[in-house]
Amino acid sequence: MTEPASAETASVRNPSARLIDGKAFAANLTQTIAHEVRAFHDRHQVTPGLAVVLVGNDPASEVYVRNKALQTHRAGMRSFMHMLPETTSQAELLALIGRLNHDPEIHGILVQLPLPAGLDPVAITNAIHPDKDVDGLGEVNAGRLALGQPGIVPCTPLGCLMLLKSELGDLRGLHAVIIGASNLVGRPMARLLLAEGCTVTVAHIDTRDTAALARQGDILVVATGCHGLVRGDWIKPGAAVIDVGITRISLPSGKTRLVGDVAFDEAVTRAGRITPVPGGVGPMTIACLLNNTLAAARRIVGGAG
Ligand SMILES: Nc1nc2c(c(=O)[nH]1)N[C@@H](CN(C=O)c1ccc(C(=O)N[C@@H](CCC(=O)O)C(=O)O)cc1)CN2
Repeated sequence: MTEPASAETASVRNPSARLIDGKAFAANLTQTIAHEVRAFHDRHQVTPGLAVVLVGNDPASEVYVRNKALQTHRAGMRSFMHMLPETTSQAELLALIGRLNHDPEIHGILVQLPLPAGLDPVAITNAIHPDKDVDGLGEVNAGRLALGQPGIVPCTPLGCLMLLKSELGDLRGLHAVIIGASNLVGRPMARLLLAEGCTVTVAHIDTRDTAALARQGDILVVATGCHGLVRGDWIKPGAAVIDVGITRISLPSGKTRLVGDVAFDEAVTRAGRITPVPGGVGPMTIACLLNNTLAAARRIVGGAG
């Protein structure tokens, strides 16, 4: 008699994982935020304002900040763009942040990363007032997250968590493996998943046998910036895979393509669910920025609505 297939062997045979549609999720979230922005304005006669600061001419950053401004307008909020030359000094940037901190029309401030060499990202993110730090990267908000206290949560890990909860529901007891320990994604992601009751393993540049650790993850979050790093056989059959990496590669045809940190064609035959690149985590980053800006405006204006 043939043994019934276990959940594991069944999912190994599963030819294709379910795609996690971050683009659609983000569009819905943005629509909800737009509705709440109108209600907030009706109640307080205040429109939430977001200031985005870009220093230099990094082409990818230019695309991201343009999209941030576009989505901010779509959500009914005010967008204030500050495009500064590569030669901007630390003192000039700190002076701008000081003015934005005191500007009552601005409820959220972010400085696009990476910054040009010579500017200290830690000093600069810490100069943003914690109530307006909608990226959640300053030491006050990072400390609150580390201590499990309420605060502003970084946009990309917040977006990943929203996707995971909508796909899997209760995360309690699941083993989450995070590859990458950056302050932007890996570390805050670990703290968020710990708060959800996951057992969390963080692999980083010095980790030995990252593949063996990855294979233990019911949830695998990959944020390394190293495209194609995670191969199909790194993935536990049936796992939920969240690919945060976005790299533009050149093809032999001369065209370019965006790819993630996970070898998608291999992973899709092993994972239970997976985010695509593009259209997965990226759009969630911007939707969560709008979410954080509205939340900041609510706190600053002092009302609940
Ligand atoms: N201050 C910050 N700097 C950076 C952050 C951040 O959260 N705060 N994250 C990344 C870049 N980023 C937002 O700033 C970002 C990256 C990607 C996307 C996105 O929507 N990607 C699309 C593809 C877009 C394209 O065509 O290039 C997708 O994945 O579908 C949005 C925001 C580093 N810096």
